[in-house]
Amino acid sequence: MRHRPRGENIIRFDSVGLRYGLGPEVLQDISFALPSGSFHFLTGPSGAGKSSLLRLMYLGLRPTRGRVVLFDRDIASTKRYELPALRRRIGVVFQDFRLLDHLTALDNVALPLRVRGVKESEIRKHVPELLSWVGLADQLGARPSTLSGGQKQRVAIARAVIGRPDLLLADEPTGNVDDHIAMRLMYLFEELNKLGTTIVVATHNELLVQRFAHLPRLHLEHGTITRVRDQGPPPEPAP
Ligand SMILES: Nc1ncnc2c1ncn2[C@@H]1O[C@H](COP(=O)(O)OP(=O)(O)OP(=O)(O)O)[C@@H](O)[C@H]1O
Repeated sequence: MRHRPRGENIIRFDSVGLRYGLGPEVLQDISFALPSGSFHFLTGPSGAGKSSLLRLMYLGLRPTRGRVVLFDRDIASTKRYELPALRRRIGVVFQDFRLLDHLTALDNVALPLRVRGVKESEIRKHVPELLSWVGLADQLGARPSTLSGGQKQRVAIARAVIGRPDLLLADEPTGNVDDHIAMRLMYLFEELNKLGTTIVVATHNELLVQRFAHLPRLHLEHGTITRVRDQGPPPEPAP
């Protein structure tokens, strides 16, 4: 984690296009920049290209045209061996969770910290704390195969945020949980954002977008950004 001064761009797309194999372009002429420390929703109907855009942002794919600049690095001229170091600065919540089945919930969440060489004493303190916060205090030793979809989703979120990444990309992170937990997870993202993490949350959930109407939004339709809505008024204080 090396948070940057707020306001500098953490990621920039210039006229980016993407096609899978020989298929049609699923993203066309995508241009935007996200300032460091910003928090955006990524919205749009099913099939509009939200997951594909996130894949480009976490370097899971290279664009077929245009330019992606991430952490001041032009991805086209970045060597393959340099990519893992950039990826380690990004937390990703995948739509299909991608938890490791042979590890417990606690060990899944601890993984990014262990890769970084964080002391076990720190891990034993912080990981249970975070898992309790997302409502999984009683599931620390559970394997993913024994958890519900919503519980797996929360483990995946905890794993993505535990290392306070520079950039957090979350694909439908509240798709499997009830309203109350969805709000709690959004508050967790807001706390992380206050600590400097730049966040993009892709969602279909219009209710969630309305409740957090103060957040700016990138809106995709048929592979093109049709609307960039700026920051709305600040939220009403909680009663
Ligand atoms: N691996 C792939 N190979 C070929 N085409 C793909 C692949 N992944 C996505 N697509 C196509 O790209 C387009 C955009 O899909 P994408 O999953 O990015 O949309 P989305 O907005 O995330 O949809 P949803 O909200 O349903 O997850 C769709 O037409 C889809 O069929």
